[in-house]
Amino acid sequence: MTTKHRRRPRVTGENGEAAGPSRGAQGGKPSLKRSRTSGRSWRSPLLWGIFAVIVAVSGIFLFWGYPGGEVMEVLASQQETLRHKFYAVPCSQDYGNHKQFTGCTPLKCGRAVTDAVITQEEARRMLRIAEAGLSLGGSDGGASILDLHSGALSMGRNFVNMYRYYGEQMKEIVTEEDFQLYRDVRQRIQQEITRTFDLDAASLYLTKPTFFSRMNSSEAKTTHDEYWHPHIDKVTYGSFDYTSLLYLSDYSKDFGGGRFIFIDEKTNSTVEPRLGRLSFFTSGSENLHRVEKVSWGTRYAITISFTCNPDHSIVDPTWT
Ligand SMILES: O=C(O)CCC(=O)C(=O)O
Ligand SMILES: [Fe+2]
Repeated sequence: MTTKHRRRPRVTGENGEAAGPSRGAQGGKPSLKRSRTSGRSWRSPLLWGIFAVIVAVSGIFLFWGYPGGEVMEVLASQQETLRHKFYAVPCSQDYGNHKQFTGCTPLKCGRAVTDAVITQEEARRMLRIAEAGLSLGGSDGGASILDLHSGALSMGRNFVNMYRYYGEQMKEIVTEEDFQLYRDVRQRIQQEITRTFDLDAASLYLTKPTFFSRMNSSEAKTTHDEYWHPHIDKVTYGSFDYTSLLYLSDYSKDFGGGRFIFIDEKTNSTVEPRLGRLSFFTSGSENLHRVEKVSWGTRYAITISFTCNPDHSIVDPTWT
């Protein structure tokens, strides 16, 4: 609490003038009448009750944050290094509307965040791939993607196939070692998901799209730039059962805004991006989420997702 709150309340008179010992109309002796009244209100239990409620509510908002009118809990702060944080949520009915795969279709749902699966050095190398690839194109608006599998690269208001557009030149931008790194990272993420959700390792497959993303505060030019809408990955991408996000830059150092937000009934919870931070979750409506608008700087991440349906599986990208 600041000293401001401790200051004696200023009681004002009917016309808004500060109340204090008032003087008679003729400038005679000061009358104590008004000051006695203010003394009584100062000691009033009702006023103290209201004051206590205001202080308590401000405390709650200070603790949870109060951006944009939402009550926020921090699931993973940028400053902390997390080994493995898991937050269970009841599974939605969504999985029942799809074909079931034993050993894979989520029976246990939730969200996990860990800084211990991908090293900072690996994340830095992944960031270099993203920066180099995206430097060849980029959206006119605030969100650009680069998909190593399909070759999709944001370009102005559209996408191009960078492998076709740049041909052999691409081999200087994305090397075989980069693809090797991507495979290692993807494998380790997949193992972590398998372990966390008790899955049969052979029944979980990589699926599309997987993409690097670059977000900034530029004004959106097309709907592809509007990355901030609440959504359910299983609905948006169809094949996803488990979504993973690997962050390649740091919240509040490299960019402002841009926090990942799980939207729940009563409170929302945020994951603050951090270089090398892995966040993964079941992709159904139990994990409705959005990304805050980036207010300054540039935010990089990669989305790598998995499916239980072998018909939707894809293989790792490679030059060979
Ligand atoms: O970049 C993020 O934090 C999340 C992006 C996202 O929600 C998505 O790609 O579906
Ligand atoms: Fe998403």
